[in-house]
Amino acid sequence: MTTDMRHAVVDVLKDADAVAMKMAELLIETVRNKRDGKARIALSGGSTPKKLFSILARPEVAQQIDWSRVEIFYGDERHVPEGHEDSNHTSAKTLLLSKVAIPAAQIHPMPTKGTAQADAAQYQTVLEHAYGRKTLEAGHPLFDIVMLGLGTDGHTASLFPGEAVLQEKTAWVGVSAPKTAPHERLTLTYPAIASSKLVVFLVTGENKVPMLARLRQGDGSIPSGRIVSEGEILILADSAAAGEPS
Ligand SMILES: O=C1O[C@H](COP(=O)(O)O)[C@@H](O)[C@H](O)[C@H]1O
Repeated sequence: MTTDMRHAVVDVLKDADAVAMKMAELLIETVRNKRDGKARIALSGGSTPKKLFSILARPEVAQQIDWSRVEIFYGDERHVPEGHEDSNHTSAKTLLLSKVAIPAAQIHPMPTKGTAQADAAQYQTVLEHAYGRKTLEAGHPLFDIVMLGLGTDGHTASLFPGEAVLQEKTAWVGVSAPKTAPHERLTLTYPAIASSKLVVFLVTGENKVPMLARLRQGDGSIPSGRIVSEGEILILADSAAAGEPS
């Protein structure tokens, strides 16, 4: 089974807090139900997941997850040093990962110390090690959950309009250099995202109305509209982004 955006399940919730809470519940359930090995979770970057990170760090929520059974990866990263205000890993670490009992060896930030191309290749090696194979195999998803956001230009992860990485069919990690956003980026590619049990888009705020409408139609002219998963795709949107009354 492969799911494309036209077959995504859409859940419209009251507000951004409700979206973050629902995502927290999904993560709790995923780790709890994971039978073999650790749950491999790819976090999204940007501003939207910050509420989720803060919710997961609350002691009463954090204790519902056995963090020793979680491996954290990233869907994308700004190619900036750790500690930079635009670093996705720094944001996740500050708000969440430094506050929960996850072993450091199970946190896999995208490297940003070499050239972007070399760092992308290095992250592929990290993923191959976690996956235990060098080739993606249907029925054996790389990720339990890939979290994604939605840019106002239709990008997701760092799959930006017009970038060569959109054509990548083999590598799991690529590079983009968007003209419309700061910093070179590392990003999971379409094939890596597709190797997932569940892809979840978190979309909040009324500035996302036009792109969310196109995403829901599976508009292939925007990068996010071309996401597929060998599992399921869920869009968690707030009423503002869905253009509905709250
Ligand atoms: O999937 C993603 O989407 C965002 C858009 O982010 P937001 O700041 O509007 O929440 C993107 O830039 C981010 O890095 C990515 O993981």
